[in-house]
Amino acid sequence: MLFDRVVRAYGAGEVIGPVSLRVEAGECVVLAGANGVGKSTLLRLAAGVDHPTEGEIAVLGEAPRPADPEFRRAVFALEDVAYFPDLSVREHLELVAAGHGLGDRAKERVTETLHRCRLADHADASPRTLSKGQRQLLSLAVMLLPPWPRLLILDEPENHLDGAARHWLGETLHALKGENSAILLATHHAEFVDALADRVVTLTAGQGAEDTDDEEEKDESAGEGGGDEEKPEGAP
Ligand SMILES: Nc1ncnc2c1ncn2[C@@H]1O[C@H](COP(=O)(O)OP(=O)(O)OP(=O)(O)O)[C@@H](O)[C@H]1O
Repeated sequence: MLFDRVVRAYGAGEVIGPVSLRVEAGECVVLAGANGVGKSTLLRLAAGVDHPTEGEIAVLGEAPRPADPEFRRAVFALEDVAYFPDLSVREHLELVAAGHGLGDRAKERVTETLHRCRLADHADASPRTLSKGQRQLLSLAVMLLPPWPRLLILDEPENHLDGAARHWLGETLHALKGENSAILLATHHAEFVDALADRVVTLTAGQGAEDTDDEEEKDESAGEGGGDEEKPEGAP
């Protein structure tokens, strides 16, 4: 995944960027910075649900295509699940699994995912009756349904999770990285940064950020940086 001098401007002169960064297969890049600096905005741009004012974004070699089922199978963007009042937790996941084309394997995959996400005891409940943490686990469960998410776009996935669930999530993301998934992550959870980040791109209000590609340096600064980046081979 590649951001090339991406800018998102809102009315009244509010500008996020320019930001250049890349995330290759098997890498985790963390977006850091104060509240309101633009992390969620950049993640929405990566997912293709918002569009840059300037610059280019390539995900799996092309501009993000959130309406394309193949793109959605390969790119998981964490968002709240839209709840249908008459469907259970299990049925919601079965619907997503069907959408991913899992066919006959959907039921088995959902059962396995419910166990992995600690939701097995709530499989027949309505999502509306879940706690905030359990609802966050349901949103995260969607990430584990496709056989191989090649890119994960995660905005504060630790929200509402207790210590045990955060630990599970950290291990799960580590395992996905090990399977060559790329991760673009905004988090305020220092343990995730320590355990997962290959690089940290820190955004600063009124300045851009450049991912300087120094793999040993976790805390990369904003607003400075070298020249243009080359498109890496095999980058999601
Ligand atoms: N649709 C929009 N219209 C106008 N301004 C917006 C819009 N979306 C975001 N912004 C503004 O862009 C800025 C960046 O917001 P964003 O949510 O990306 O920050 P963030 O770094 O994710 O913050 P936090 O850490 O609090 O989640 C904010 O000032 C916000 O008000």
